[in-house]
Amino acid sequence: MTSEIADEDWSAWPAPAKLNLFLHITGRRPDGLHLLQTVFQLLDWGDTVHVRVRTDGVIARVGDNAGIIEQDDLVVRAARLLQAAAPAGLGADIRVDKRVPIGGGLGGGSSDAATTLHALNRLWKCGLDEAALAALGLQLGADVPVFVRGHSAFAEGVGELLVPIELPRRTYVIVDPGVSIPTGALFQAAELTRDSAATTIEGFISGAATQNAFEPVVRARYPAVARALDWLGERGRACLSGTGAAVFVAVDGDKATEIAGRCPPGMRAWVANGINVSPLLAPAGDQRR
Ligand SMILES: C[C@](O)(CO)[C@H](O)COP(=O)(O)OP(=O)(O)OC[C@H]1O[C@@H](n2ccc(N)nc2=O)[C@H](O)[C@@H]1O
Ligand SMILES: Nc1ncnc2c1ncn2[C@@H]1O[C@H](COP(=O)(O)OP(=O)(O)OP(=O)(O)O)[C@@H](O)[C@H]1O
Repeated sequence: MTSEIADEDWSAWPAPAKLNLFLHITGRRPDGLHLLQTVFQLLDWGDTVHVRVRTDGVIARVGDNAGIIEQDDLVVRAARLLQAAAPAGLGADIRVDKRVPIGGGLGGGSSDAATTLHALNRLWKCGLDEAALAALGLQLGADVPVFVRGHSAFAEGVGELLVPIELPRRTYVIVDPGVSIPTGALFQAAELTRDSAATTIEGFISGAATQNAFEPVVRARYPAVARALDWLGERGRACLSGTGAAVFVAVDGDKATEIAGRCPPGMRAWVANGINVSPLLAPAGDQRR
């Protein structure tokens, strides 16, 4: 007899990654944060967050998570934030199966945080609605609310003003050039275009908005990303996601695996499908280990 909590006490919750199908910066808020317009495309690929409830009030991460210090881990910070709304004495063990590269512009950490908020809101029976969870998420990062809302979306503000959008089902090849890009430093780049004219959802749908404002900056500063864009650019219209480093291209489904398989040394490639609704929004009880 050991004091281990039984395996079945764990539940597993999906944390999908995202792509930014375009990204314009239209201005800055008085607090320095940038106003942007983007389309978030959720993917059927991402991390998995495993959670089990504790009754001693402790929040602990189990295992390593890609070298991230436990106190800084967005899953731990999300749990601590939500704990104020939980019945006294409840805590959690949290374990992350990390697949999404860190600093990849694919929103991995943000999605882990959103998933933790949803999972513990349910397991702790906090009773917060989606809007309250999204507001908590925004305290953790600009990309968290879209994952809390769980729908591909046209976004404005710092990424928190979201209009759900139905995107055509596409298959993407995503390439990690093997470098990690710090989001904050990229937003500070002097050469960043910060005065793009505002577009609309219709503008995006008609093909008028396709650029990522960070792409020229990242291309010039990170040769590995430039190489990935050039390689993928021979297969279709290659784009940077977020502040990078990951780049992607939409391709015919049957070609995707072959393209990913020919990814140059030093880079990693994945195939993922765009989805409109996050698997996180599956009905209660559908979360499986
Ligand atoms: C580039 C995107 O990934 C697009 O989806 C997001 O805008 C970035 O979102 P994120 O990774 O959640 O970034 P955060 O953790 O919120 O912000 C990191 C840092 O980037 C800068 N930042 C972020 C978002 C924003 N709209 N303006 C900014 O200037 C701030 O210096 C901030 O301290
Ligand atoms: N669970 C987590 N997963 C990934 N990164 C985390 C996590 N917790 C904290 N972080 C920190 O967040 C930063 C980057 O997070 P993330 O990988 O989500 O960024 P990103 O890929 O650039 O995505 P985004 O598009 O949201 O900017 C790193 O500094 C990392 O140490």
